[in-house]
Amino acid sequence: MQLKPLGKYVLKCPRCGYEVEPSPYIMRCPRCGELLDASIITEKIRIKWGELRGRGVWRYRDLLPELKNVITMSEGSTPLIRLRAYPNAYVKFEGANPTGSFKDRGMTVGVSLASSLGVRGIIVASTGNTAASAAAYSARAGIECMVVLPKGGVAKGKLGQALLHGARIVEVPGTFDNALEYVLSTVLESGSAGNASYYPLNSINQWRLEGQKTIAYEIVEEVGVPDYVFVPVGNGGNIYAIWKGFGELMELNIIDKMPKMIGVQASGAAPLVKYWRGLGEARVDKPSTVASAIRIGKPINWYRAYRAVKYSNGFFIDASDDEILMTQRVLGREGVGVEPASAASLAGYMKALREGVIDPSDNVVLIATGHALKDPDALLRDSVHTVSISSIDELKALIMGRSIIDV
Ligand SMILES: Cc1ncc(COP(=O)(O)O)c(C=O)c1O
Ligand SMILES: N[C@@H](CCOP(=O)(O)O)C(=O)O
Repeated sequence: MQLKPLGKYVLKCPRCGYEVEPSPYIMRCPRCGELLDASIITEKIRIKWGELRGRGVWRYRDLLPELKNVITMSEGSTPLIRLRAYPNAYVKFEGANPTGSFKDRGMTVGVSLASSLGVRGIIVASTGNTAASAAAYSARAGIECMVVLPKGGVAKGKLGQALLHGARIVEVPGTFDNALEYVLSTVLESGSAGNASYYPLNSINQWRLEGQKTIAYEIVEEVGVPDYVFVPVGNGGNIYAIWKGFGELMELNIIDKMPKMIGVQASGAAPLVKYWRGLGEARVDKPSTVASAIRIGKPINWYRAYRAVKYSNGFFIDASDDEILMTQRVLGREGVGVEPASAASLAGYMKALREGVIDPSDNVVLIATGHALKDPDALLRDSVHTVSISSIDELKALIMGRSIIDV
């Protein structure tokens, strides 16, 4: 593949400043090993913000790689829902994507690139959503997909999706961190995926993240720049991608301020909160939380996520499993069904309000990353209150508010 499809980019190392020609295969800085930024060259961008056409991720094609084969299922253009309980808070409901999570925004770009490269297939490690999305998009592209999962660590809905879409499923002992190590050690040599027949599409891949940055573009088009954006953080790719999206609109003079990026982690899997508080490296050895999607102890994008939060003047905050499950119900009672990891953004927002770190008058967007149906076990954790009846009269009595014992 010629470099033209990536011609509007330069790969830049955020650590040592080294610059590399854009390539689908190079992900780490050849000099210091840091993950590279795919920086757009502003002078090469011709975008008329007020005249965008189409919907979803590819509405912003002027700010994305120009690929030969575009594998799309109309991902993106997700609803922004104002909360009754918190009128200055909007939920960006990523559960409305084709496979039920924000990963589809990344996979449409990543799998389009893989398909344009003509590779045999793609490979990902996953806590479930990346696997579901990779499986679906590779099925559409007609290429193979291998997913490497932590055995017993993936919610049923996501596992079912990977199966449904025909992925080869490999389970490994340990956590997601171990699964990612298997994948990266197999397909990345010195930060390059040059010889791999399975193209790696975890968030280490900067081209996949280009799709995810469109969350920022959609927010700006719909409500302008909020004061804060709350994002659940696991491997750290998404908060970085969203921050990058806002940053590009600043560079292009489309917006004139940045939102503060707030990273929310589950208390039992909070390496970035730990690092933010100056309590050591951004890693924990035994991540543990009910929110399996963010049960990650060694976020590969930790430096990307850290930069997003630090340079936007935001902060990291944690939420306990009880808080996460409680906020999942709060959203549920507003009609918004999210999986536990996604409820972390509201849990973080409520905690920040309680602690007085932010004000109820601030405008916030909470990224709700995945759909409730992904993790049915989490929905059925509490005892299920149902009423069993066996006659129409009993139902009538219930509707009239009478006890069915009186019938
Ligand atoms: C539902 C859900 N929320 C949040 C995250 C965290 O995103 P990231 O790993 O990009 O930080 C993930 C995956 O990691 C996820 O599947
Ligand atoms: N939650 C993620 C885990 C990491 O995937 P990434 O490639 O986005 O870092 C998942 O769904 O697997």
